[in-house]
Order: sequence, then structure tokens, then C-alpha cells
Amino acid sequence: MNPRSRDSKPPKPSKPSRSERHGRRDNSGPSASLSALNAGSVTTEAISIVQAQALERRVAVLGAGSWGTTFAKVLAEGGAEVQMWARRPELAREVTETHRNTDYLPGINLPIGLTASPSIPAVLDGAEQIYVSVPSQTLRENLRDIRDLVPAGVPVVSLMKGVEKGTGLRMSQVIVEELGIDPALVAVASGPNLALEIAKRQPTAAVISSESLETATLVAATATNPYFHSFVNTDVIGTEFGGVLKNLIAVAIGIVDGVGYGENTKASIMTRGLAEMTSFAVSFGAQPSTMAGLAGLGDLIATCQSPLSRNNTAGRLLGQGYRYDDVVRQMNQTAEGLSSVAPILELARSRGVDMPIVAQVAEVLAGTLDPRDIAPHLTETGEPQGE
Ligand SMILES: NC(=O)C1=CN([C@@H]2O[C@H](COP(=O)(O)OP(=O)(O)OC[C@H]3O[C@@H](n4cnc5c(N)ncnc54)[C@H](OP(=O)(O)O)[C@@H]3O)[C@@H](O)[C@H]2O)C=CC1
Ligand SMILES: O=C(CO)COP(=O)(O)O
Repeated sequence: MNPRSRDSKPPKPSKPSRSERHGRRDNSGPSASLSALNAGSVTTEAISIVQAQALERRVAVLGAGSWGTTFAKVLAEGGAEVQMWARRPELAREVTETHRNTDYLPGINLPIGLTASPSIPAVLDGAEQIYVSVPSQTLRENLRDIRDLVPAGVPVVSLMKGVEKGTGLRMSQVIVEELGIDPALVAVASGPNLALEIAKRQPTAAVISSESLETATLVAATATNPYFHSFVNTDVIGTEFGGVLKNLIAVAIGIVDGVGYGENTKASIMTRGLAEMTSFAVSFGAQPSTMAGLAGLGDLIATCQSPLSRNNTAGRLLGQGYRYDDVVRQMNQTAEGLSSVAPILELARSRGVDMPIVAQVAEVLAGTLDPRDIAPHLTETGEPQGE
């Protein structure tokens, strides 16, 4: 198992230039200076140069579901020329010819600079960056199909929020393993990023994380436009686990919503859930500040509060009394949390981390815990974590 009062109005800050805004670190966590130190220094000049180069960069997006298509739109509206792989030819045709993806983004017009193809070689040909957005459990087999087609030296970016069943590996680890590329070329994107809101151009921020600050900065410059802002960090473990773990807490919130419990229960579970997420991720080397930033707390809030969340929706069905199999049948989109529960609990056990809320979600999924009995339990020793 491979398993990180103010009374007066503050002065209005001067508006940063476009180049100053892009590619900054996510400093939203309380001790974010730690990750800033860890990240090294990025000068405004360096970011400006990268941004100028990003315009009209040719990029590939693999996966034409709700997030793949939305991210492709973000990239195209940031100035990139985007080719998206859709495994169904009819969907690829719809995207290219009518600039729509009615299955996943009804009512959304896609930009002219975004086309789709069912041919992976055609999509990868000439790509300067590759973004991957397929279900976590199919990633490995999908990568096996493209291993020989990935141009050398090209950054590969995971947009996914799951861990692989059986190995417990994060998506960036599967990418490194299957493509045999330098980890410094791999990046992950995460944050409070509900696809449909972003597809409607509602302002949003995300984190691009890579071991290499250069790679993160390059990707962030490409994945930034007037309504989508990408920050950078080098805490890949924290950024990636944040996205995985908040899904599990969102399932728990969905369950209590389905049961009919109110805001106290939900706030307790979100708060205790964040403590669980932090203990877990830090035990693998993540920085606590990452969990208090966009990729942790930020994504937790978005996913737990929104009916757009598939994980939240799956939980609500469980809380209403549907059995796991029925929920899976009813979900026609990817709810990563359902697949991540077991591997995450196994990883937690390997580090001696107590995750009572995630354990209760597993029990509800298994049918051994009545959803009405889900509660923001304290740790087994009675000591709250992270309080
Ligand atoms: N949706 C969101 O708001 C966000 C999602 N994410 C993450 O992005 C990832 C993808 O999710 P999302 O786009 O929402 O999922 P969707 O369910 O919307 O789309 C899944 C995509 O994967 C394709 N797919 C399904 N099975 C396979 C397979 N065996 N091989 C190759 N492709 C396959 C689907 O193709 P087809 O249509 O042909 O079935 C579709 O293009 C997940 O890890 C999710 O956590 C991250 C941030 C936001
Ligand atoms: O990751 C997401 C928001 O940041 C999307 O959440 P769901 O997968 O639950 O829809």
C-alpha cells in the first residue's frame, strides 16, 4: 500500500494587474506562510512571462463529462486552443458542431476554441499540456491506452478527486506510475469547483499543485481567466487528499440531510470532518494550512452545501433510506466518495488515524448503520481531534 473588529472600513487596495493576480499561492489557510516558504519564490515577472506564453497554447483534455467539459471551457476562455477527448463519437460531434454538451452541461454554450474528438491520438497530437478528467477507478486503464502517445516533457494535470481502490494511490501517483513520467511534470487541480457554476462563469478560485513550482505556475497561468483564478502551491499530497476527503464528509452531510436533521448536526459534522481530514492528510505529509485553504475547507463548504454535488446527492438518497445499490443505479454521474471510503479507511488504519465520521459513512453504505444514528462522534478516546 502506497499510501500529507475592525470598526473602520479598510482602505481599498489598488487593483492588481492581470499578471499579478495569476498564479499566486493559495494563502487562505491560517499558517499559509508555511506553504509559501515551502513553495519557494515566484516573481511577478516570471508569472507575466508564463502568462504571455500561455495564450493560444494547444492543450488536451481527456474526459468530456461535467468537469472535463467545464475545465476545457475554462482553458479555452483563458486563451488556449483546446481539444477534448470524448469516448462517444456522437458527444464529440455535438461539442464540435453545436458547441454544446447537453448530457452534462445543459443550457451551456461552449466556446468556439473548444473542439472534441473520439480519437485520442488526434487529441494528443501537438498538445503542450494534458488535463485528465475521467472517473478515478478507470484512470489506470485509460492511461494504458495513451502511454505511448504522450509527448515527452509535457505536463499532465489531474482534475480528479478520488483514490484508486486496491492500491489507495492518489491520481497523481497513478499518472506517474502508468506514464512513467517525472513527478515534477505532474500537477493536480483542486478547490471549491462545482462544474455547473463555473460553466456559468460564476467567479471561482482553485489551487494548482505540483512538486515543481515551475510546472504549477505554467499550468495556473493556462488555467486562469476572468472568472476562474488559479493559485499555486507545492503541497500535492494535501491538495489532492483535500479533494478526496471532502467528498466523504459531503456524503455524511447528504445522509443527515436525507434523514431530516438540521444545521447543528451538519455544522458539527463539517467541523469534525475537517479535523478528520486534517489528521489524515497531515499523517501522510500534507501541510495543515492546505487543509484550511481552498483545497480543504473551501471545497468542503462548497460540496457540503450544494445540491449540485453528486456526493451530497448520493448521501441524501442513503439518508432517505435507499440502499447502496439503488443509489449507484440512480446516480448517472461520478460520485467519487462512494468508491473512496474503503481505501481511505484502510490508509487511515495504516497510519493509526481515527476517522469516526468516515467510518460511519462506510457503515451506512454497508447497511450496518441506520442513517438516523449517524452523529459527529468524538474520537474513540473521547478526545476531539484538532480542537
Ligand atoms: N463535476 C464536478 O463538479 C467536479 C468533478 N471533479 C472530478 O472530476 C472527475 C470526473 O468527474 P466528472 O467529469 O464530474 O464526471 P462525469 O460523471 O460528469 O463524467 C465522467 C466522464 O468520464 C467518462 N467515462 C466514464 N467511464 C469511463 C471509462 N471507463 N473510460 C473512460 N472514460 C470514462 C464519461 O464518458 P461517457 O459520457 O461516455 O460515459 C464522462 O466523459 C472526478 O474525479 C470528479 O471528482 C472535480 C471537480 C469538480
Ligand atoms: O469536487 C466538486 C466540487 O469542488 C464536485 O463535487 P461532486 O463530485 O460531489 O459533485
